[in-house]
Amino acid sequence: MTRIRLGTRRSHLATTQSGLVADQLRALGHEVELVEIVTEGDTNLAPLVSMGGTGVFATAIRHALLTGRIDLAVHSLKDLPVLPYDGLTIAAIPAREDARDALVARDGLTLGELPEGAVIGTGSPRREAQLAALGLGVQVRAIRGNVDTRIGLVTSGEVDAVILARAGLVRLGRAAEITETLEPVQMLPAPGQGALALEIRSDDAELAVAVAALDHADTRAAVTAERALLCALEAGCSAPIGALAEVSEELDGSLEISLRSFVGRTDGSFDLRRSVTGPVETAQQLGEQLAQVLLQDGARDAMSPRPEAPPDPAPGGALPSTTPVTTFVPTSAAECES
Ligand SMILES: NCc1[nH]cc(CCC(=O)O)c1CC(=O)O
Repeated sequence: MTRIRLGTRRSHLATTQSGLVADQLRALGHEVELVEIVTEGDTNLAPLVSMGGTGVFATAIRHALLTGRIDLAVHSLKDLPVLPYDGLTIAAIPAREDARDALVARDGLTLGELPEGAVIGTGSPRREAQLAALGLGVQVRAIRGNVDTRIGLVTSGEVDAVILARAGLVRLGRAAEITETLEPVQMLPAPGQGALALEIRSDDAELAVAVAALDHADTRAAVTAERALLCALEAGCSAPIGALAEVSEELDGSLEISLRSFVGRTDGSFDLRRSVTGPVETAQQLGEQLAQVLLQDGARDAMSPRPEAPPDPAPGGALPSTTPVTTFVPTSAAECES
């Protein structure tokens, strides 16, 4: 039996996810105490991309881990920067919840039933770019806030629909409000979506053993491939990148992993889908390999902002000679939010 102080953000989703893990650890005979930690991402409602950091949800929790205020953190893996954090270890990745995105629309509508010009609320460039690629003629409105707030915008009629991670809705017991679960051929989820990461201090050997019981090998392999892709693209979590890896058993009993990906522009002017398949043991390499394919086929350009419209040349004047600097928010994968 280990005594565990589990740190959690105070949002409904975070406390629910932490509570689920706490219950699983208690069922294994451990004593778990929940400790609430306030993070910048919870108190600041500015768009995440503007919050200078990113990783905003994880940083305060990680600080509490390192200083010994808590022993364990439960993160949504898709919100966790891809680079390792000095002194901390992801000790377990439990079995993934449904990774797909879900539509919550007025009047029970599906994506294809929304009329042209319908307004869909999302703050995710990944969702916006894939909606644009589908060519439905819908509009995107930038929104933020917790699940309650977002669904509330549909209820109040401010938007026609919102797109959320199905996993979050399922964990919160709100799956009944989903009007359509989006198939990955239409909408690839964020790398790591639906998976949790259990993080501890690297020198906490006793807790490493205790939480290892919750690790799920197939999920770990899948998110390894997805995050290797994200890392190799050197994209921030605010980049319009979707990825989903799935493990399946071959006829000869061996495990295979298939990784699908999307990169596109939010204005719909460019979109790219590529996929790769290989043995589960090569998850990391498959992610890196697929990133190279994407980059070769134009992903670099898609991840940089469009050049601003050049000013009208003065009559008889020279064409503008400057090329705008191209950086899509964070190119350091260490500082990402998805
Ligand atoms: N970015 C916020 C966030 N982080 C994790 C989830 C959902 C749960 C999960 O993906 O495991 C959500 C909400 C959403 O995207 O709808």
